[in-house]
Amino acid sequence: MSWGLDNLPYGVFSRAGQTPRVGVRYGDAVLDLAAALHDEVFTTGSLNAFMARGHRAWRDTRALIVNKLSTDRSLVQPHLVPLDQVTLHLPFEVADYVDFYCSIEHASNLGRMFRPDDEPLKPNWRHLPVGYHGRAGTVVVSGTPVARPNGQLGAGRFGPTAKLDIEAELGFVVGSPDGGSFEERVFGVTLVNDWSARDIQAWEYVPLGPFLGKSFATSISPWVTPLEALPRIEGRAQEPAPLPYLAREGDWGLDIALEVELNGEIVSRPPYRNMYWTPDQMLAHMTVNGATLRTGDLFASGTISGESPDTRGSFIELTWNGTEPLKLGDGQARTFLEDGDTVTIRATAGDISLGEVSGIVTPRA
Ligand SMILES: O=C(O)/C=C/C(=O)CC(=O)CC(=O)O
Ligand SMILES: [Ca+2]
Ligand SMILES: [Mg+2]
Repeated sequence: MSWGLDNLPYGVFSRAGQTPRVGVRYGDAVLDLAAALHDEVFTTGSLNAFMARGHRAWRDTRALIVNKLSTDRSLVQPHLVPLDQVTLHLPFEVADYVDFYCSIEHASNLGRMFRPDDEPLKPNWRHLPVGYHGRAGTVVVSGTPVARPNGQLGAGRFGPTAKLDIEAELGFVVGSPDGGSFEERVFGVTLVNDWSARDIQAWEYVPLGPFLGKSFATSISPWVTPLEALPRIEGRAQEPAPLPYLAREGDWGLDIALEVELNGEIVSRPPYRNMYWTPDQMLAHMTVNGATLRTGDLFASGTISGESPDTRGSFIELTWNGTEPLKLGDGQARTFLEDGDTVTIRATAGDISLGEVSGIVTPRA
């Protein structure tokens, strides 16, 4: 069962006329944690206060919830609210937002398109997980419409982007700044769509990196899946061996299968297992200079692309910068996104569903 006792992702929900509070998804319902566990921390409308308690509290609370759902079922039954009676909200207050670039396939594809006269991978790529700081304040929950951004499209050219794109990613949520290990600091995983305006990006990014081409919106799923729920696999081989601070204790990756749907049709199936840099390495890298963490920091993996064309996690790759339009089932073709398009990214890890992140493109008002 995708939403059973081995999953139990956290989110923030409200019933009509009530203020948002924290819950856990179980089946087609949300368990109202403030009511079921008699704990004020779940009445705050964000996961941050609970996450700040630290990893022992996360583990104990999860065990308590499993226990209540499996043994005290009649006691918690009144606190299971059917999903169709709730609105789901942004699950946590995003502190800082960092976006990495950990897929070697994605980085190579983008290099070929943006820098055709260079080697596809820059010399630093195999030595560190390349990343940038994005805009935390424009991270929105799944279902929020995304307005087509305006911007500079080249010298003297201004207007709505003609190359609106998605990036299918996983996001890691920092629960507690304390502790040394990944498991002590990272609370869970969410799905990310890092919307990108490729014409704005290509013109502005030299030499400081992504700016307005990505800062207008980043969508995340309403559920944060606890790290504990996700099965691990061995990380991908790395050549050359990374520096000691990036050497991986118990080297691990995640076997998560994503799918990208455009207007109801699956257009890609990106595999997270292919990612080159691991979540552990992203966290080690972003703190190696002494930068501190805060509860609610979100760091994303970067676009997830596999080797074959039908596993690429962005339309710029799927259509090779618009030169090879995708043919859709309804006879239409698509390069970049059009107004009215809906993109939904879903993911599963074996039987565990990570839910979906969805958004419709609206015209710039
Ligand atoms: O190669 C580039 O210049 C740009 C790459 C991206 O747009 C990717 C980015 O935001 C990071 C990622 O999602 O992998
Ligand atoms: Ca990105
Ligand atoms: Mg973005």
